[in-house]
Amino acid sequence: MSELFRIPVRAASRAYEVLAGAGALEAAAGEMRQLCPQGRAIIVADRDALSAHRTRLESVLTGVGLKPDFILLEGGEGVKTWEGLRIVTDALLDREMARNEALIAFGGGTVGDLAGFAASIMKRGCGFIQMPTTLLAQVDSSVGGKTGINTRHGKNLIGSFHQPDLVVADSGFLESLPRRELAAGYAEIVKAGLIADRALFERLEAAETDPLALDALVPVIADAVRFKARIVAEDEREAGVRALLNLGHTFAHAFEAEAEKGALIHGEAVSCGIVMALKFSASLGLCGPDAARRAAAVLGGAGLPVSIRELPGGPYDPSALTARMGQDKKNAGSGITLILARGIGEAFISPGHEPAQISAFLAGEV
Ligand SMILES: NC(=O)c1ccc[n+]([C@@H]2O[C@H](COP(=O)([O-])OP(=O)(O)OC[C@H]3O[C@@H](n4cnc5c(N)ncnc54)[C@H](O)[C@@H]3O)[C@@H](O)[C@H]2O)c1
Ligand SMILES: O=C(O)C(=O)C[C@@H](O)[C@H](O)[C@H](O)COP(=O)(O)O
Ligand SMILES: [Zn+2]
Repeated sequence: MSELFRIPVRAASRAYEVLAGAGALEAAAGEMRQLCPQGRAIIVADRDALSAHRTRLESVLTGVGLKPDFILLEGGEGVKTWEGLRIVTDALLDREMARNEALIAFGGGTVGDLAGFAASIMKRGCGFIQMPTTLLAQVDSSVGGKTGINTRHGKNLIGSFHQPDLVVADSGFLESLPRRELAAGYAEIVKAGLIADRALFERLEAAETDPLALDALVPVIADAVRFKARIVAEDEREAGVRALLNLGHTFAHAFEAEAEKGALIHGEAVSCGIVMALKFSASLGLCGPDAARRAAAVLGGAGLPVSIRELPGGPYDPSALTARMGQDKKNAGSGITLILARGIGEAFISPGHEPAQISAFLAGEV
């Protein structure tokens, strides 16, 4: 499969393109040159992703007259910290980076979220190019401009909205990605279908071959990006409909904050969180038990955890999880805001849930 997709993202603050598929890197090189007018490409790079793709990346950049200058980081949640932010911003200031230069993030969602946050505050905002190297980053985190870090209070609680100028989602980067990480990205694709794209979900459900095979994934990546682009164009700063992209995340971020350090990855937390949101919806009579069962079959089919008992990083305590959910950014006024569903492809925003009711529900799941 050698298709290349160009997907426009028309966010209110900035319009840009996502180049997705085979050869996206080569196709984007000319535009990258324009976004880096000083002839250097300052790249915050995930060490593992770079070691797998350095030769090709350097050759394409130097081919258009850009001199690569790498700031190397270990990928993973450990980098999305105040210390990670200090390291990146210091490195940019050491290089006397100018505001008209674009910072390039080469890595997964952790490196992209951190580098994007650094770009948003560097001299009050410099350019930014996302070059996502994980499936999760290609279908979700590189698009839409959410950036940020974690603190001891929880996931993504400090951050900004800062749209990239360009997203280069080359499917060749995924060839070196471990299967566990491919599955994690698949969770965010399934999420898109469950929120409001029933046809996408049913296509995933009907697939008879390995859902994580790269050839089959490329058009699905494009579908997921188009879906997210539509929502971001409608509501860039999450005043309303964008909150739907948080399906499963109120639970997921609580799992991540409570997990044993380094044991749980975001997509796995999202997979289990989605099933929890659908089961909770069913417990309130909003939908039948079938939605959670079907979602669990598709997610579990990709090797993802679909229950708290099988979630890495436990055991999880229902009251501690509920307290974490009380810190969620979607909450306004009293109670906890959840994204619930009336069925497959019918998610909606549901505010004001009693912590005691959520805790009792979780107690039945641990
Ligand atoms: N900003 C958003 O809209 C948004 C959306 C979804 C998720 N996120 C955030 O994204 C993060 C998760 O991102 P992720 O799943 O990409 O994880 P990640 O960045 O931790 O990358 C996963 C692992 O894969 C390695 N890796 C990356 N690319 C590789 C490659 N091509 N080959 C081999 N190894 C490679 C990394 O070193 C890391 O160990 C979470 O922090 C989550 O909160 C943000
Ligand atoms: O882009 C969005 O909006 C999302 O909610 C996408 C999520 O998959 C992603 O994990 C995001 O970082 C969560 O946002 P947050 O605002 O809950 O931190
Ligand atoms: Zn997510």
